[in-house]
Amino acid sequence: MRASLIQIAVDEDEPVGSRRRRAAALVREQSGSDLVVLPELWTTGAFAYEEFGREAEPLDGPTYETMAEAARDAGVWLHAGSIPERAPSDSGSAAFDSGSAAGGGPLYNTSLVFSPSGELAAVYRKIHRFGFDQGEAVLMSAGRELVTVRLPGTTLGVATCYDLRFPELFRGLVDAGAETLVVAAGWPERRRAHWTLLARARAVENQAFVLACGTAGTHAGVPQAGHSIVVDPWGEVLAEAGSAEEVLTVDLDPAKTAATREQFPALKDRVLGLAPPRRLG
Ligand SMILES: O=C(O)CCC(=O)C(=O)O
Repeated sequence: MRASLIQIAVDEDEPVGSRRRRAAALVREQSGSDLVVLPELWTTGAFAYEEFGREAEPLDGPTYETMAEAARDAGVWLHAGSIPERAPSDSGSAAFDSGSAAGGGPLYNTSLVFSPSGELAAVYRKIHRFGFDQGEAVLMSAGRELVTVRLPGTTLGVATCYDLRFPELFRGLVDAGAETLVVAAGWPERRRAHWTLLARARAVENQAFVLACGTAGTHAGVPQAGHSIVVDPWGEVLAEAGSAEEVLTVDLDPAKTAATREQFPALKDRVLGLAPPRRLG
């Protein structure tokens, strides 16, 4: 399986429409890959909080249309990264935390996955919002649903940026059948060491490939880490990008996940339902 991670530069001096066209062209250039991945919030930038509301789109807005077409033209599975999604105001289902943002329905940090025929294969709304008491954590609502996508040869588990810090989410994806974990991110340079370490940790503990695609460039004064990375189920780094815009292409054998789990069956040794610590005295 050939995977291409498009580490696109998100700089605020480039208009969103231009970046969207550029991203589509980059996807088309990956014809011959099986899976193409874009990063988190690459239309606005993950830290350009003021742009979230301004550039928010309905699920089937301009990014959806552009990316569906690009996936079809290239004949690839496309994880199109995430968009600031403006959901309909009546979208209070079990899949959503219906906390609302100003100016219409709630905003979500929403990833879209397309099949090679351009059909929408999955929608993932980021569960762990970043920012503590500001930024995304305040402006966006949280998804509530784990998402996996069946591809020929492997099952993807989908996660977004800050999710990488929460191992229980990834274990949930593994329990749902994930063998390849895809993380779309806009990770800042100042915590690059965590990015690399956590990508490897999620691969080792879940005995799964990790394909983590970040952004390059600087927006809202936050230099981005780049360093998109592909890690195999044994924790070996198969490929790592530099800091600038780059397409990271890697050939991987999806059968390695099952082989690693068979040869070193640590996942089978999980002990669930432990009793809480007893209070003495
Ligand atoms: O966890 C981190 O250090 C970065 C997370 C982040 O930037 C995000 O989720 O947008």
